[in-house]
Amino acid sequence: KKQLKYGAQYKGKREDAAMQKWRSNRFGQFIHWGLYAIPGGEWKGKTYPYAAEFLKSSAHISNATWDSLSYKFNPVKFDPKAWAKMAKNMGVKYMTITTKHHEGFSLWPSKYSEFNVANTPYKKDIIGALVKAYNSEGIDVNFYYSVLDWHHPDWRYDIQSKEDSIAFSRYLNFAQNQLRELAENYPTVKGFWFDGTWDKSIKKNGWWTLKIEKMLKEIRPGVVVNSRLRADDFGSRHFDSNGDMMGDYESGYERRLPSPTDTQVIHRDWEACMTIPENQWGYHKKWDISYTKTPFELIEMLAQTTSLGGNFLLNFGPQADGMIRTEEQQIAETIGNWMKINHPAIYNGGYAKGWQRQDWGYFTQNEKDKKLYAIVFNIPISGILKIQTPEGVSIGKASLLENTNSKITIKEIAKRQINLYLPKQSFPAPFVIVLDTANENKNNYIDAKT
Ligand SMILES: COc1ccc([C@@H]2N[C@@H](C)[C@@H](O)[C@H]2O)cc1
Repeated sequence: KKQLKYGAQYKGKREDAAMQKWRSNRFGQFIHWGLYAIPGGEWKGKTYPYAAEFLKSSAHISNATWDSLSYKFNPVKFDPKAWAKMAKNMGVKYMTITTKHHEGFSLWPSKYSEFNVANTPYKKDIIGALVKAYNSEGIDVNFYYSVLDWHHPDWRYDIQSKEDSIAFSRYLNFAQNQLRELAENYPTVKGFWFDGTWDKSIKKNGWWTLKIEKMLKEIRPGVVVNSRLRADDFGSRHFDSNGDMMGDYESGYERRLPSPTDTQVIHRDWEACMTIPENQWGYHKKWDISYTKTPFELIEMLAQTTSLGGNFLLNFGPQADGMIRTEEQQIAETIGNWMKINHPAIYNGGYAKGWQRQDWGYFTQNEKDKKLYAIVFNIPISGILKIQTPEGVSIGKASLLENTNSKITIKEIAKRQINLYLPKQSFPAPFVIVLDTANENKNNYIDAKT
């Protein structure tokens, strides 16, 4: 074990109320909005297939040219209440908004940089409007903040000279000031989601990442900080040089999930963030420039994440005019219709210890109602769902969540082996079975002697 000054500050999961709320939320909306929504992946008549929020680099656009987009930023159709309503209907319990992405443009009237929304034709405080609208829908708001900043003259990718270290310490102070400003000016903020912390300059300044975590938690007790902010004394990120996770939850699952049987993730809090297109976080004019995930695929990711005790953060990339594109609206509505019926399997849901993952779907254990839920995506040809029960536990009753007086026949076929016989009906969408478990007292099976 190395002696670390800037490593993990505690071990195990936070169990305070703020973290329990963060964990119970389970389903969140990511929003990537910035100047990049204006060109939307196209530049001088050419379409770039890469992530739209990276257009500046993929099209080799100069800072001066890119920054002048701020004079065109005027989302006249922006209606934060409509966004919040859509999010509420989709069933998210939290939202994470890009306050500043790699381009360095701040969506709030920051005192520390002119490059912000106040100096655009739009003028108004977008962050403030979104916090107000989402909070009034009962949705928690977290702030995404990119430490990497293409605009700021003092940003450095590495520290290779005295000049670099002098400039970069100015940059770190700038970023600290902006983060303090965000934590102080928006007191209901529930979390900070850091990105852009993979470069050597940050790895060589792990001390700053701990200082930021401590500052935010001092200003906003309970605030939740992702592991991606943190680098330790030796530049180890997310997990310190002793293998202990830094920050409050692991945020390395980006556009990927742990395998359904990768149960080591259950020992810590974690969140997966996901795009609907293959790799667009910001708005791209061509929706189908890549594969776009169907609602059922996204619902299955939400179920899989919940079954492994993680949060699922689904991304939306609003248009430059402030509208959410219709493809995203439709997906939000379909997911919302599913959540209206099946949310008990998700909210307060988590890993169902001892319940073997089956290929027909996922188990989640609701820590509030203590019920066990089976979320079914693949119905076997037999119509029989096989279940392996934990030692000493049996299933008393099973019914469809959407129709609790639909009895599902249960048969114990061997030691800890249960068959669930699905009702003869069509299942046009993924569905949930509520399982009432009971302690098994009898044991009428013998193990073979071999
Ligand atoms: C391949 O390198 C990157 C770097 C940054 C990202 C950013 N992280 C996501 C959460 C988005 O903000 C994306 O722009 C993605 C890929």
